[in-house]
Order: sequence, then C-alpha cells, then structure tokens
Amino acid sequence: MPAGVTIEFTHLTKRFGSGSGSVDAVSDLSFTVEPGQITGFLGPNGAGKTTTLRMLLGLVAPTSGTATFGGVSYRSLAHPLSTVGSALEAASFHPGRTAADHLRVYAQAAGLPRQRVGVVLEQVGLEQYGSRRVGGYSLGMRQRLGLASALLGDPSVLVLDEPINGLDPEGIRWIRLFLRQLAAEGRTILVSSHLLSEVQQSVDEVVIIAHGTLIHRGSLASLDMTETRQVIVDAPDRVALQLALTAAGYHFSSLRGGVIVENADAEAVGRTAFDAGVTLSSLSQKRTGLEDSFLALVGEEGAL
Ligand SMILES: Nc1ncnc2c1ncn2[C@@H]1O[C@H](COP(=O)(O)OP(=O)(O)OP(=O)(O)O)[C@@H](O)[C@H]1O
Repeated sequence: MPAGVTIEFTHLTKRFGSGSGSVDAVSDLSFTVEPGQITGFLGPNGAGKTTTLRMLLGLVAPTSGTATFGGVSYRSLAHPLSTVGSALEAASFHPGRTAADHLRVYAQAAGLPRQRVGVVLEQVGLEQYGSRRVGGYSLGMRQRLGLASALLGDPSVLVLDEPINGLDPEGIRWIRLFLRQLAAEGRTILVSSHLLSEVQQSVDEVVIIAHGTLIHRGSLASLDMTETRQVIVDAPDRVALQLALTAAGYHFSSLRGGVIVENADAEAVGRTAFDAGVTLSSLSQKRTGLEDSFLALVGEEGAL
C-alpha cells in the first residue's frame, strides 16, 4: 500500500445539459481529504455527492476543475487499483457466481495475484462464505463483498458511496470498526451519506454540500454550534430569576417548563442566580445537537 495519498478537489464543476434545461450538479467545489482519517461527505439527496465521486473516479468528465489523488487524476494513475478502491453503489454481482469467483475475475482483469482473493475475503469476514453463490447473500454480505472488491489492490484510498445504507445494526457496527482500522493504517477514507446520524460515530472530518456547493468543512466537533448553546433554568421565584438575568444582560424567553437563556453557559447562569440570592429549582445546558446543526446548514431537505 503506497502511503499517505491526499484527495484534492479544485474548483470542480459539473453542468448537465445546456441552455435553460441545464443542471449545475456540482459548482466550484474545492476541498482536500487527508490520509489517516475518515471523512464523511454529506449532503441531502440530489446535493451532488455521487456526481462528485464519479468525477473523482474518472467516470464522468468535469465541466471544469479537477479531482486528483496526490495531484494525479484517476485516469492518469499508474496503478489505479492499488491507489484507489471504490464501491459506488450497491454493486450488481451475478447471482449465480460465488464471491470468490467474482473476486478472481476482478483480480485477473487487474493483473493482481490470485492470493489477494483469500486475503480480502478474510479481511471482510466472508472467508466462510467465499464458495457460496452471491444470489443467496444478504444485503450486509453484499456490502462486505463490495468492500472486498475495493480492497483487492490493497489501495491507499477508499471511496465509498453510502456504504452504511440498508445495513442492520450489527453490520453498521462492523463497518465502523473496519473503516476505523483501515484509517489507522494510514489510508484515506471518503464515505458519502445523506444522513449525518448514519456516519456520526464513524467520521473524524465532515464535508457538507448542498445544491452542488460546499457549505461546511471541518472536524465533526466543528459542527457542534456551541455559540448557539442555551441554558434552561427555573426558580420557585421566577420573577426574581428573570430580574437577575436581565440585570446580567442575558437574553431569554420564558416557557412553561422554565426560562431558556440564549448564548449562555450553565455555570455562569448559576453564578448569576447565586449572586442575586435566587434559589434555583433546575439548571441544565442544552447543546445544539450535531444533527440539528447539520439540518440547519442544509435546510429542510436534509430531513429526507
Ligand atoms: N446524468 C445526469 N443528467 C442530468 N442530471 C443529472 C445527471 N446525474 C445527476 N444529475 C442531477 O445532478 C444533481 C446531483 O445529483 P447526484 O446524484 O450527484 O446527487 P447526490 O447527492 O449523490 O444524491 P443521491 O444521494 O440522491 O444520489 C441532481 O439534481 C441530479 O438530478
């Protein structure tokens, strides 16, 4: 496995059609994906994720801009399968063939040693099932077989389109641990999803797009908009509490269940009440969840 390959998208743009009927599927997209971590490529359905990945893998020509692996486009890679492994959509395997046969055909076509078949079957936990026909495979087993094909060339980069879609909880747990291990080996892992909640426990970095444009790039933690954090507080003497909060310059609203203080920190609100001699009956920090932040960024479509 060649070490440390960075994926670079530079002003990548794709327009389908021309004139008034044209669609800007991807517009001026620029970001990098670093090795050694898992990057989630997120956006609602139709945001342009698949088109971006297809351009990265040389399957669709960009209208302008570039997508490269360490500065080299997919089509110019000297050894594409040992640089990049990909699983773009639920791969269609011939139901009458065994998993091992499928992998042997791929390996032979790519000039890879036959021994890789056994290695990747074991890597994805299918070693017991290699001689079974794929027609009898569950969706989870097919996903594993897709990963096995992507890993045949022992690639430095893995590009996976919605790999968690349709998996059961056990399959999700397995793929999380598996991708984590691959990233720890120094590989570059790019995983697309239209649901943040699906990949939240798996990714280190996020790239979020909507309508083909970049709207957020950063660590998973950077999505937590702590500046919008709220404190929910209440007191038997609510009027005294409100006077104390007003005097301290807080903005708040009163609801049946308590007072919601905007842009506040629970400790500071508690101190304000204490200094004013107000006894509290409840005090808690309400953080904006990652999913809420994601939906706020992408708009209502994210709920699809
Ligand atoms: N071959 C094509 N011809 C015309 N329009 C296309 C083509 N492929 C994609 N589009 C349009 O480009 C936009 C982005 O589609 P894309 O499939 O890349 O989004 P996506 O984020 O992957 O969504 P999904 O998760 O639903 O696949 C959509 O408006 C889609 O209709």
